[in-house]
Amino acid sequence: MTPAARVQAAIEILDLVITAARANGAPADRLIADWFRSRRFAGSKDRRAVRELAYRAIRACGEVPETGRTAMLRVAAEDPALASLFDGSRHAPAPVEADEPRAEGGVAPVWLADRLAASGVSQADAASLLDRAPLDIRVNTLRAGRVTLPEGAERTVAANGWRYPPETRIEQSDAYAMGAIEVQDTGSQLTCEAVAAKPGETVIDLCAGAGGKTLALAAAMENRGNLIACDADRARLSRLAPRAERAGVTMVETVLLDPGREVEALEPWRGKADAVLVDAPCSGTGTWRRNPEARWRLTPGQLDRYVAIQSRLLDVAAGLVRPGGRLVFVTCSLLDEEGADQASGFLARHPGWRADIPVLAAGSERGFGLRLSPYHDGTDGFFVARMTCV
Ligand SMILES: C[S@@+](CC[C@H](N)C(=O)[O-])C[C@H]1O[C@@H](n2cnc3c(N)ncnc32)[C@H](O)[C@@H]1O
Repeated sequence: MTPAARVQAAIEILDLVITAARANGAPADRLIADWFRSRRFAGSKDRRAVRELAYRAIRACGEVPETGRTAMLRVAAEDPALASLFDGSRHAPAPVEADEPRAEGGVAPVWLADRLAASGVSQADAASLLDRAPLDIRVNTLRAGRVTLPEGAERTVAANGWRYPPETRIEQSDAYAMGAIEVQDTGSQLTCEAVAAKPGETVIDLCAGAGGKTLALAAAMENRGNLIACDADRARLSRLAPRAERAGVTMVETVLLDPGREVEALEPWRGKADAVLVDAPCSGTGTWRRNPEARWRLTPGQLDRYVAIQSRLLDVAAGLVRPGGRLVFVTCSLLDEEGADQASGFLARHPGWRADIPVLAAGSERGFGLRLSPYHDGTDGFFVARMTCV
């Protein structure tokens, strides 16, 4: 493909991403993969370049752009070499008209940028949410010692964390194939450390998804004790078993939950857990480095629904913790609605609990918890609070 044809391809892909963002359709990564599946003429360099261009445009536009072309013109406005490729030649984008509209720049849609600012997120902090994320891994201590790590890693502040450059193909390494490493952001690893799960304990991962954090908890527990992984999404939870097998985790029991009826399903563990992790569904503002188009999808109404489910799940979790046990609340968001306000709301609703702010190797105190961010900590954005049942 010529450079100009790559730009036109990125514009076509952006049109699909924009439509999907408006209709809650497929994520950008999947749309890009599908687009290339039906265009076998594109080589690996073409794919990489087109993907890069599409993501540059997604990151550059705060509001949802009208079209892929307006989004690409926003990038071209700052890049004369790119602008010169709008020349109307074969497979190239049409020449730019004198008063042709360009998409708005900015970090996020205005309402969302305002909410971030109200949560004490500086402009630099917010902008770094759109940086390219490095590739972080966690050494799986259940399998460690069997293989050496691929070259190029640097230690992170997480107990078993290492960092590689973003383009590293870690999945092709022996260490990955043998389950000795897991891809997991440093911030995510630190939130698991906040649980302080120990061998022999009973720990519930209430929103386990496909088990990213469950596997870290199992390693901390040295595969001994009771680890119950729950989720309301059958497909996600079903991805946990093969991952656990690869990681040598044999201690996990899974429980599929029916939203609104979690308490009944978890009756056997009422008041029995040493620790409950609530890695709650959230807006994901802290993960825009990985899926920047997510900021085009979020609406105030969706955010309200996340906030409501978070506080409901916190109340469900409280009933599972034994006296003296701990409840760890995590969201991958920098918004106070999904962080500090949830922790203070929980403590106000449950007078028998006290905050026990975790001491981690990164993060800054925010209300009754800690906030991690790409700008300050080089991690995805997270909020983590730990509460103890007294
Ligand atoms: C942030 S994700 C969890 C990610 C996971 N812990 C990990 O580390 O990979 C939130 C999860 O909450 C789940 N969820 C939504 N509603 C739920 C409910 N009522 N009970 C339990 N899980 C729920 C979602 O299906 C989703 O998997």
